[in-house]
Formats: sequence, structure tokens, C-alpha cells
Amino acid sequence: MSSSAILEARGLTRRFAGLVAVHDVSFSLSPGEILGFIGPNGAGKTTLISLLSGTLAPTEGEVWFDGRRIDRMAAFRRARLGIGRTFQIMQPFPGLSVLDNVAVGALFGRGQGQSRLALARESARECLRFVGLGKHIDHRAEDLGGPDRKRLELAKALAMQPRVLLCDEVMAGLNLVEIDEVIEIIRKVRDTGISIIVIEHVIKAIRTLSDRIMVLHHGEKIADGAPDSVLTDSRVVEAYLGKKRS
Ligand SMILES: Nc1ncnc2c1ncn2[C@@H]1O[C@H](COP(=O)(O)OP(=O)(O)OP(=O)(O)O)[C@@H](O)[C@H]1O
Repeated sequence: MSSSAILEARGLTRRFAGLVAVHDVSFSLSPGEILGFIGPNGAGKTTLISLLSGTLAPTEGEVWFDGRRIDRMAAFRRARLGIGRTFQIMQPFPGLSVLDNVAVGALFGRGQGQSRLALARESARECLRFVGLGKHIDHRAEDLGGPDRKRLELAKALAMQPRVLLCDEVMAGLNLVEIDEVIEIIRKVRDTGISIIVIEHVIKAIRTLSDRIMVLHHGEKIADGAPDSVLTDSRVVEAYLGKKRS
């Protein structure tokens, strides 16, 4: 593992029957870095995030986190080590308040999580204030609108006190003002010392937010570098931006 990386993928491959969703992808994430993942629909971005968080096991390759090899470790153990993620398809716990949805994250978070519900709720309150949902803590989670569900998804992941946060399309379906608000939240998260990977289709947002961008196409990494050079790379333009520009 490169000495400065907090998270590293080495030769990650994931097959689904005959389909190679991720093929021999290597990259590293530095502490405090925001790394953007882009690529056309079906490029393998969510699969790659799942290989990092542990909801999928790789067919081949390794994942290293803070000096430990973790690719055979269950997702909940990786969460306890400090890998948090949001899900593209949001699934709040039905019937629970916004506060308790986030408190669940605090109870099962880094280390052993919070041992008592009262403490978990206190952490949840802080996370909800952090993402701008402080006024909605008593609402039922399923009553939140789309943009607020995105914030809830972030708060749930933050309540687990991650050291690395994997964000899967937290801006999808948001308007420009809401996107700017989420960009600000993600920057604030980074300022607390958390390293972040962001999957996003909104190119303007990813360019603004990312220190570095990595591009996947048909499961393969085709570019990795500074936003301006990656977004003008001819392979990237041809594979992605030429067809789908935000
Ligand atoms: N559980 C699965 N079983 C079979 N095929 C899968 C599974 N999950 C993903 N795939 C396939 O793997 C490929 C990569 O999918 P993935 O969701 O990782 O792409 P993506 O880049 O995140 O796409 P999008 O931008 O549309 O979310 C696709 O062809 C998808 O259909």
C-alpha cells in the first residue's frame, strides 16, 4: 500500500456471470482528498464502491484500508473500521423518525458505535444539524422529500463517524441550488478530516468538488488525474462527455 494512502484498490475485478462490471481497477485515496468517480451509465462505479464498502466481494484483487487488507471483510466490519457509504437507492427505515434513522448509524458506527441510545440520538442530532435537517428530526423519514432524503442519507453515513465516506450520487435529482448546498456539505465533511469518494453524473459539480477525478468506462479505468486534464482527455470526451454532458 502506498504510504500516504488511506484507501487503496489493487487490480480489482468483479464479474457477474459473463459480465465484467469492474476490470483490473487500481487507485488510491489520500487522507483528506475528495476523489470523483465518473463514467457513463453501467460503467461500474456503484460496483466499485460496493467492492470498497464490502457489500460485494471482488472476483480478483485487493482492497487496503489504513494499512490493513480488507477485501474479504464483511461490510459491517469495514463500517466499524471507518468506511461509510451512502446508497444510490435510499432506503430509510420506515416508521422511524428522522432522528432515529440516523441514530441507527451512530449505534453501529466506527469502533463499537455508541453504546447507549441516548448518546446515539445526541450524535444523530449533531449530524442532522450538520446536513441542514435540524428542523426535521421528529418527522417520519419516509415523509421527507427527495432533496431531504439525500441529506438524510448523508447524515446516516456521517453518524457512523467514518474516516472514509463513499457517496453514491447524492446530487441526482437535485436542482442547481440544492446541488450547491450539497457541495458545501461535502466540503465541510472533508474539512473535518474525512476522505471522500463521490460518484456523480453532474459534471459541473464533480469538477468543482473534486481534487482528482477517475473515469470508468466498461468497467475499466481510462483516466485518473486533475479535473481539468481528465475532463479534456480525448478518451474521456469520447467515452463519456461527448454523449452525456451536464
Ligand atoms: N448484482 C448484479 N448482477 C448482475 N449485473 C450487475 C449487478 N450489479 C451491477 N451489474 C451490472 O454491472 C454493470 C455495472 O453496473 P454499475 O451499477 O456498477 O454501473 P454504474 O457506473 O454505477 O452505473 P449508473 O451510473 O447507471 O449507476 C452494469 O452492466 C450492471 O448491469
